[in-house]
Amino acid sequence: MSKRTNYISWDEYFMGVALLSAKRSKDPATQVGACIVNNKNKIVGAGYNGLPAGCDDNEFPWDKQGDFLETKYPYVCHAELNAILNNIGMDLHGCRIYTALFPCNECAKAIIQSGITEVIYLSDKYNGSDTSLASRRMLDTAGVQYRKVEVHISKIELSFEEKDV
Ligand SMILES: Nc1ccn([C@H]2C[C@H](O)[C@@H](COP(=O)(O)O)O2)c(=O)n1
Ligand SMILES: [Zn+2]
Repeated sequence: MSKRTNYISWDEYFMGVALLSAKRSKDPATQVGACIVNNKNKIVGAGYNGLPAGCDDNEFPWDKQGDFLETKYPYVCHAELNAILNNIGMDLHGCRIYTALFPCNECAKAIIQSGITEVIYLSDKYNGSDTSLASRRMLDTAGVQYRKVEVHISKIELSFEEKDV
């Protein structure tokens, strides 16, 4: 028997882990996941956008509009920052981060300071916004590479049916 040929690529695998992580998000509007990988292709951190530990998901607002303090924005910890903070205790220098959404300026700072040297993103839907421009400016200056993920598939279906294993 010859080996399978339709296995997923590293990029598809790690972006898949980022997208699966996003499924844990409680944000009703936008679910973002991130996955950090070292130079041996080992996953060393993952995260998704959510409230800081101890802040009750049911007590804090999830609105996008209105009085700033009554929106989610001052409270939500972004997926990239959570992935960095959730790392398994490694030095992240030379690692890459897969993220469903291009990092904002605040996450760009954390990415740079952590030593991550490459960002691989899926969506860049806020391209041109101030946060995205500031993020790019810092990443460019600090020499952090970024690129859109390269995928050859549009979807992965997961089955939790025992018969499918
Ligand atoms: N790179 C990013 C960008 C955003 N997020 C989080 C922050 C919010 O929970 C949500 C964005 O809100 P919306 O697009 O609905 O205004 O996504 C992140 O984790 N990483
Ligand atoms: Zn961010």
